[in-house]
Amino acid sequence: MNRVKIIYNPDSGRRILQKNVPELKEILWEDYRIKADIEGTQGPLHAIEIAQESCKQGYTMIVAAGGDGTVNEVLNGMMHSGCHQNTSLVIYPAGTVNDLGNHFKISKNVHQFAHMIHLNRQQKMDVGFTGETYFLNVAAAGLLTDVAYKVSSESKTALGKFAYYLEGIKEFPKQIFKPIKVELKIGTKIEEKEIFFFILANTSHVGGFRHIAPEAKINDGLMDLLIIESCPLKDIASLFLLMLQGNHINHPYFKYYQVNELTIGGPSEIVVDVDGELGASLPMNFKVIKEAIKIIVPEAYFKING
Ligand SMILES: Nc1ncnc2c1ncn2[C@@H]1O[C@H](COP(=O)(O)OP(=O)(O)OP(=O)(O)O)[C@@H](O)[C@H]1O
Repeated sequence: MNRVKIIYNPDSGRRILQKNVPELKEILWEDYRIKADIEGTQGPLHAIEIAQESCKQGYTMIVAAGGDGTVNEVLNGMMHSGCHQNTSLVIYPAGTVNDLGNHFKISKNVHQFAHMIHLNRQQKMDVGFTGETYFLNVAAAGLLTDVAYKVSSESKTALGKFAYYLEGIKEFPKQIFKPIKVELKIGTKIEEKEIFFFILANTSHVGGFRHIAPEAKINDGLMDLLIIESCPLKDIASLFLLMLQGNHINHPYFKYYQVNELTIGGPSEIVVDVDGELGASLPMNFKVIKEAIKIIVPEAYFKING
């Protein structure tokens, strides 16, 4: 018998969770006789604590309801407490940019979501690890991630994803003249490069773009590293467009690698975004832990990939 814990961020996205979460609990019980307990977060990092506690209490599924930041905190609570072997992670996408929810095509409709929990289709997924932090989808730094943080939380809520792009276009002229000098260590190979950004991705969906890492597979033990090298200002807009369409990886200014471990050295003022939240600064080392967590996925995704 599954016991479900729903951890939700009442502040995330358009605040729909305050209505949806109690409804979800009721549907789970009324339609499937699945008992769920609810706990809202009180601030940053609280979801880590709740997830750790929920692991100790023996819940078989933990629902992370919020944006990718909340999913990351729940993941960290589960990984640090070691319960990821027995407990599945369920993502209820309710943030501004729900890359993971979009990747798995998880429904926000509470009835469909409850049905997904009931079906209990489990998909193993690789987990990234850097310093003391685990991540599920992405670690990135440079132009694109700067863009995300310049969007105030208010405009994120009002404009959703489009605020990211709008802000991005405004930022291009200033940012463009600041390539970052990095040293990449992949296996035994060391390369020095001047880059505008790097993205280390577990799925193809990053920052609202659907095809950033088109070759990424969630359970191959690898993450896909995309780099845009320093290039002339006039080329940036067309590169951005190629990336939106997913036609970028063979372009000469892009470099694309698949790695199971990566070290990036560079200026210490470069802060790396991990699953959409600010993480540590360079230098950083990343490792991939193959199939470290079980995600509950929709039937349609499971049929194709499971
Ligand atoms: N009760 C709370 N009040 C304010 N902030 C919170 C609360 N609970 C969690 N947070 C923090 O809010 C941040 C963003 O959360 P989350 O990712 O869920 O939503 P979002 O920003 O709307 O979505 P996205 O990350 O997709 O843009 C996280 O860093 C999280 O720690």
